[in-house]
Amino acid sequence: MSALRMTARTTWRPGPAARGGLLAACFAVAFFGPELFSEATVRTLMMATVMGLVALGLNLMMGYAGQLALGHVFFYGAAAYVTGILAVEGTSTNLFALLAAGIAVAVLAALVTGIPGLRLSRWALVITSFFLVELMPSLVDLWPEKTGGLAGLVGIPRISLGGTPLETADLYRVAVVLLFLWLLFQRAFVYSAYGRILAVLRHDEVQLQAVGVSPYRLKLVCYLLSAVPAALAGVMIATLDGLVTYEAFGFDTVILVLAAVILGGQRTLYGPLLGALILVYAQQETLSLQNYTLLGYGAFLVLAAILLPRGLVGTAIERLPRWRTPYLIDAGERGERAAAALGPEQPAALTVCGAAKRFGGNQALGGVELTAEPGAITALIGPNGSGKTTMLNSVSGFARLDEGSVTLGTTELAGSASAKIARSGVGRTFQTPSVPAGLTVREAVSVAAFAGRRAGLISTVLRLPRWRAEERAIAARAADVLDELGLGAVADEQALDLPLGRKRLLEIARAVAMRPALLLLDEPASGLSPDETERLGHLLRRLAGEGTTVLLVEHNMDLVLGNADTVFVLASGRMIASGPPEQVANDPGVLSVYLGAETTDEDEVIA
Ligand SMILES: Nc1ncnc2c1ncn2[C@@H]1O[C@H](COP(=O)(O)OP(=O)(O)OP(=O)(O)O)[C@@H](O)[C@H]1O
Repeated sequence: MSALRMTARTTWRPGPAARGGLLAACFAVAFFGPELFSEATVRTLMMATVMGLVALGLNLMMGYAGQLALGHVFFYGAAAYVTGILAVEGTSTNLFALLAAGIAVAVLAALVTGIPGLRLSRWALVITSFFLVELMPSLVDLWPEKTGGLAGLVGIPRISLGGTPLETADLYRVAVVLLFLWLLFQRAFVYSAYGRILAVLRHDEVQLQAVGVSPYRLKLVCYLLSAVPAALAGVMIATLDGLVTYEAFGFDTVILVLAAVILGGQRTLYGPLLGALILVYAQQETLSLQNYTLLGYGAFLVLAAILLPRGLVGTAIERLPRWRTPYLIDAGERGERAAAALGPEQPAALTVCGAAKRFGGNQALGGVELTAEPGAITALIGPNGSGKTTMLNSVSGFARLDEGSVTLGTTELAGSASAKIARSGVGRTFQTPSVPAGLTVREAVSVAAFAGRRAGLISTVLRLPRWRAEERAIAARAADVLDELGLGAVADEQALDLPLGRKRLLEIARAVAMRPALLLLDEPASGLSPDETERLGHLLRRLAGEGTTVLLVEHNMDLVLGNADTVFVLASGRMIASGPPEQVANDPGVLSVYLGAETTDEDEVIA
């Protein structure tokens, strides 16, 4: 009996019902706040709700997308001013109309600042968003007849619902409902294919492009979405006291929101809310020390960052890993699920003509010709520095050719962006494997399917059947590739914890899970055990059998000579030989240039 209880205790993991129940309980307590708490407490809760919404927006951008942006307080202010102006001028006090107007203005401001800010550099967004906050008083002062100028906009009537102006308690309840609706949206968003791909964005933009996703577009989508909760907060705050002043949207608020995210825990769903609650409560309790507010928030920010780098909620989740929400639907046991197809939907040949690439005075590629056929493994070998990686980079768009063309089937690839090339059916691995933090092996492989998914944002957050079917298909494909490479047993371990050789296998699995028409592998066997190398050879043969065009750059001659159908040999950027493995292995030019200058004994060289 006690053994049974022990098992139950050690394996219990909170399912969706337990998580949902906890969230519903928190919602109920917050919603019935006016019945449960004093008026002053409800006001504190209202302010925490509003600041929590802004902090949730900041966390989506800073925590989940990994981009520091300070503009959310401006979006919050812009929505508040628009709400105030529309209400004062009598255009509308209707809740839904004001929410629509507030969101539209905030998203427009995010679009106008996000496009240049995200296009330029990492710091450009910080600067443009910082500039926005700085701009607020000047903007307000430009139209004093509408905004009330620096004195503030006063006499704003209450928001109405069904024609009835909302009492303070009801306004608070509406804010709580909006907060929970946003939380449900954000939870569905971050625990989905979007969350997995954001982990890659935070980690390495090159990897993101390699799976066909444009970092710029992904960041812009996040920035626009992150403006929405800030706008909800702005609409709610505008009519609470019937007053809007630019001072409420200055640097004190920026620091408060930033501190709330850091203290509560970046990249946690509920952390920013907890941080906002603590800081707003502390602020209300120390009103007499108002002059020191900024100093206080700053101190909180520094202390939290040093003592609790993962924040309160982040630290708690670290200690209770079973509460970590999984990203992926289970694919089922191997015996139960149908074998996933790994080959491409449309096989295509690779043709490289006259490829030339120069780095300063160094001619890395000098007019190279190469073809790789579907259903075959083509190897590209050559001594160090002969131009093999440059060739793979040129095909996959990570390097731009000076001259020449690269076609896959009938599609010209040269000159296109790497993410677009990946979407055209080119999967690749890199010499140095790089795996994102925070994802399991299975999840890290499944990011391969992001660019090709058909379920959009709405299907994803509403968990519609189309999304469910796609997630199952992704999970099945990931599981199949992992089994092929002998990683099935570690599928649920953290990808970052794998040893180097297995990280390389993971990267191969991810590229294969894209079902690319052309698979480019850059020294995939380096660091693998003989057993793992054999499995890799087996997988490559299976892929070729299913119609994939495999281009393999490799120094491991067992893998090359044992599996390749055709071998191309590069030396100093020029193709010096090509043909079946046994012909290339006996080519005297290859033996002297590549395989070992003075010896011509083939057996010795191959050994
Ligand atoms: N980004 C770059 N900037 C300058 N030179 C480069 C760059 N990338 C490659 N090169 C040079 O181009 C030549 C070809 O390099 P490349 O990495 O393609 O060779 P490789 O055959 O892949 O070598 P290895 O087997 O060591 O990986 C080398 O002389 C290298 O120094």
